[in-house]
Formats: sequence, structure tokens, C-alpha cells
Amino acid sequence: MNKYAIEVQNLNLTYSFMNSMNIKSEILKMVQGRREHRKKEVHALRDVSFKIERGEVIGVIGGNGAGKSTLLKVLANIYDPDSGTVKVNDNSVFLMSLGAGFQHELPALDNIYLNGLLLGLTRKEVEDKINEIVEFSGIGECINNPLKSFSTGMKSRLAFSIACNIKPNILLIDEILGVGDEEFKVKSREKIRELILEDRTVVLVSHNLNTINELCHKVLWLQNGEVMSIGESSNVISEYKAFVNKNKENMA
Ligand SMILES: Nc1ncnc2c1ncn2[C@@H]1O[C@H](COP(=O)(O)OP(=O)(O)OP(=O)(O)O)[C@@H](O)[C@H]1O
Repeated sequence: MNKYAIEVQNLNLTYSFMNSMNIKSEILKMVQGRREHRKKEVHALRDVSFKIERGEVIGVIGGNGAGKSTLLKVLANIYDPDSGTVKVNDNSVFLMSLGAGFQHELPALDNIYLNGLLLGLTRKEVEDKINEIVEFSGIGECINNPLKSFSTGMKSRLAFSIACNIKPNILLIDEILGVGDEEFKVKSREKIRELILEDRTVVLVSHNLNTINELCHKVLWLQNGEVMSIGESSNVISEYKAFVNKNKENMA
């Protein structure tokens, strides 16, 4: 069996989108026969390479817009990169992020089945886990309500409960640990620790450096889509903090 759960090499991804239009000025330009290119590009990932061993828990840190969520979406096969290779050596991958993998018109119960089946479980296997999932998520009788009626906190609790009880081999977590009330935050950290002890591979994106330091074996620091550093958690976090402080001084 391959020692690595995830192998990423020279990954590049650029978002292309159109600038939002101001209807008045657009009509004026049309009347005047002027044409303008409104296409914008954001290079979200630049030549990103790293490897994650099976059973490793890796934190991904970096400022706003650094490319962290984009990276998880590429690992989850939601986005195709423009160039580079991504090898995820396991079929059982779950992206835990707000909105990912949910059908909002369907009841919560159907969403549990959907995600379980997508992760390769049989209907019976999902059925056996329903009580545990509902109990852990605390959504109680709302289980038959459509997901669109759920608050952000309830959705994240449900996503977390599904992932932790169905137990994919590779779990990608995008900032979801910070959502929910204090009691749920404590419960969810405990669950993550359990998964770590069971040797699941976890990629955890968070702005909470204490959580990252506490839970992760290794940290990957992204800045403007580039890998600035990767290595032992406390070292990389110190480098990142020094960088942030230096930037603050330069701004002052
Ligand atoms: N769907 C999209 N279309 C266009 N640009 C996007 C899209 N998604 C993200 N971006 C841009 O790509 C860059 C990386 O975004 P991404 O969400 O991956 O960063 P992040 O590190 O997760 O940020 P944050 O910590 O703020 O959540 C940003 O400049 C962002 O504005």
C-alpha cells in the first residue's frame, strides 16, 4: 500500500470571472461603441507541492484569500486544477465544509443517506449509524425538516456528525470547528482526537492557530496561493506569526 494518502505536485489553479456590471455605464459604452475586457483572474494556487502520509493530521494556515479552501476543493475533486497533479490514494474522502455535499431542498435525514452512500456505505450501514449521527448533532426532531430551514450552526453540526460517524479514511475539514456553541466545539475537538487515534488522515483548515497546534502533526502555510513553509506544527506557526507581525510593523 502507498505510504502517502495525498500527493500534490506543481498544482496551479486560476479563477476567471467577469467584473460585475454597472448597467448604466454598460449601456453608455454600448451606445458609444466602446468595448472593454472585464474578465478578471485570480491565481489561487501557485505551484503547490506536498505529500501527506496516511494517518497524518495536517493543518493548513494562511491569511484571507491564501488559497486554503481552494486547495481542499481540489483535494475533494470538486475543482480541477489548471496544471499539476493531485493523487488522493483512497476513495473514502469527505469534505466537511459549510454547504459542501448537501442538497438543501432535501430533509436532513436524506442528506445523511446521500453522504453515507457517496462514501461507499450500504443503506443498512447508514441506517445503523443514523441514531448516533442525530444524537451527536443535537438536531433532534429537525431530522425530517429540509436543510434549507437549518441555521448555519445546525448545518455545520450535522456535517461534522456525518463525517465523524461515517469515518472516511481521508477527512478534509474547512473551518468548521469554529462554528457552533462552546459545548459543541468541545465535543467536536474530542471527536477529531478520536479520529486521529484511529489513524485517519485529516487535513484541517483553520485560522485558530491554537487548535491547529494542538491537533496537527504538521502544518502547511499558504500565502497568496504559494507554499511558504511546511513542517513541524510549532515551527511553521512561529514562522507565520513572525511574518504577520512583521507585516503589521510595516503597515504602521
Ligand atoms: N469561485 C471563485 N471565483 C473567483 N475567485 C475566487 C473564487 N473562490 C475563491 N476565489 C479567490 O481565490 C483566492 C483564494 O480563495 P480561498 O477561498 O481559497 O482562500 P482562503 O485561504 O480559504 O481564504 P479565507 O481564509 O478568507 O477563507 C481569493 O483571492 C479568492 O477571492
